[in-house]
Amino acid sequence: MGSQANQLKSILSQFDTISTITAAGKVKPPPYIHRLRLQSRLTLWSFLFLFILLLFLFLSPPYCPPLKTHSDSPINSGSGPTIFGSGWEKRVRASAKPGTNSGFSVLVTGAAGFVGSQVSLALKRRGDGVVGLDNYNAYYSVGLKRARKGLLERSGVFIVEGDLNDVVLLRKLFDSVAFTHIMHLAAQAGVRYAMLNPKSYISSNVGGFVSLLEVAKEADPQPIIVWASSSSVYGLNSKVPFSEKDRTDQPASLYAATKKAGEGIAHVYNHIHGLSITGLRFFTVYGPWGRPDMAYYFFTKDILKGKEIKIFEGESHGTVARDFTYIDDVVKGCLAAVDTAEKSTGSGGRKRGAAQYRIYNLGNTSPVPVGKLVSILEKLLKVKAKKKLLPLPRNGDVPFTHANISLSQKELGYKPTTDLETGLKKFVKWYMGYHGGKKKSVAL
Ligand SMILES: O=C(O)[C@H]1O[C@H](OP(=O)(O)OP(=O)(O)OC[C@H]2O[C@@H](n3ccc(=O)[nH]c3=O)[C@H](O)[C@@H]2O)[C@H](O)[C@@H](O)[C@@H]1O
Repeated sequence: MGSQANQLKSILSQFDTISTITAAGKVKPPPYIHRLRLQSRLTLWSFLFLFILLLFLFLSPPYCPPLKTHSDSPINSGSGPTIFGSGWEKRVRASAKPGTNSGFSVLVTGAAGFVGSQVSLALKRRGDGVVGLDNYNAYYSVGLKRARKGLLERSGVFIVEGDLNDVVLLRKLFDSVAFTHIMHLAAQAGVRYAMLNPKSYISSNVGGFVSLLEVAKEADPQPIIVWASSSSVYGLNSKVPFSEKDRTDQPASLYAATKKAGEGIAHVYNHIHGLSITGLRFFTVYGPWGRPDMAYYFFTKDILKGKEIKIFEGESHGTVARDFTYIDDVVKGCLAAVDTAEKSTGSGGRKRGAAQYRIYNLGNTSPVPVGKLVSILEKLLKVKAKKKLLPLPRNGDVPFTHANISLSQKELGYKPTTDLETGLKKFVKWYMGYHGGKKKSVAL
């Protein structure tokens, strides 16, 4: 046994001088063999851990962001889905309740926007029930949008804070109220901004519109839809004044293209699902509570500040003109569209007969050059503007707009009554009150 142990010892010593043989003849591996074993065990466990981790990653469902919370009351249970509390539903129902027996229940999208807020107030004033929807995006001053919200709330109109693309919220609204109409005025507006943020136009004006129509088509009863298209759909059309029958296949901006797409989408939902749809092509709407991204508004701000303003010119110093339309005239046109619309014919997504599909121009029929707009502002503000004339940039602007309103006059009884000077006077008065005129710093 002893000689065997000695033999083994001498064999092993050829390989590893550190190996030891115990007295009992057992080979005791060197310390580095322990380390090797430990390392291989660790590697094995690491592989196993990595494998389990990868398996978990592959098998777990894709990340879904938590449903948005709808402030203004639904109860949010933390990061999970929104729970619409009974308080929220009560507010929605109370706001939607018409004040008169013959009143409608109207969902106004973009209710904290310029046209949306004024249409909501007008509907409420005459006895319709109104629920607003707005996402308060930061395209322009959220403070102004909140101020408009304040106006609406004081008149008893509740604005739900949420996005058009939030289908859960839209369905919940229709589960809570049998809206007779949707006045769809939410949109990504502005012609020139489309150069900076093209996707926002697709998301609001195409995606958001489709979300709304999807929910509307399923509703029972289906609501009547009245929505804001735009004079910009006439694009590079050179035949004036622009008539609803004129070509609209040459948009000059992505904004115009999304509004034109909206008209096509509206036609599809009318044709397949029986939704009654009226599109209104607004022509450069202006007035009190207006949009700070529009020229008349920021010209006023800049003239008061003594800042230079840029006035665009057409080819060979030609004038650039707009058929500026006063807000109250447009509001009357919107209400007339609501009142003359026929009911939708479908239910539960199924069409039961041909439904009404209409498009109208809501313009002023008297285009005014931008230079003239500036001179009216100079007169009203009693300040000389620092003007810089520039060629019309290639950023989506068209050289002129001019509405033919014979169709809206005939079928809606639409008749604009406010000329640009009268309208701007009202705007400037409001502006001075809201922004504090020259004395306070102008915060937009
Ligand atoms: O009617 C419409 O469909 C469109 O009217 C406006 O678009 P726009 O007419 O371009 O209104 P502004 O941005 O206020 O521009 C008015 C005029 O001032 C001109 N302008 C604008 C900015 C500027 O710095 N200088 C200047 O001369 C424009 O070229 C345009 O002729 C709205 O912004 C759009 O959302 C709306 O859909």
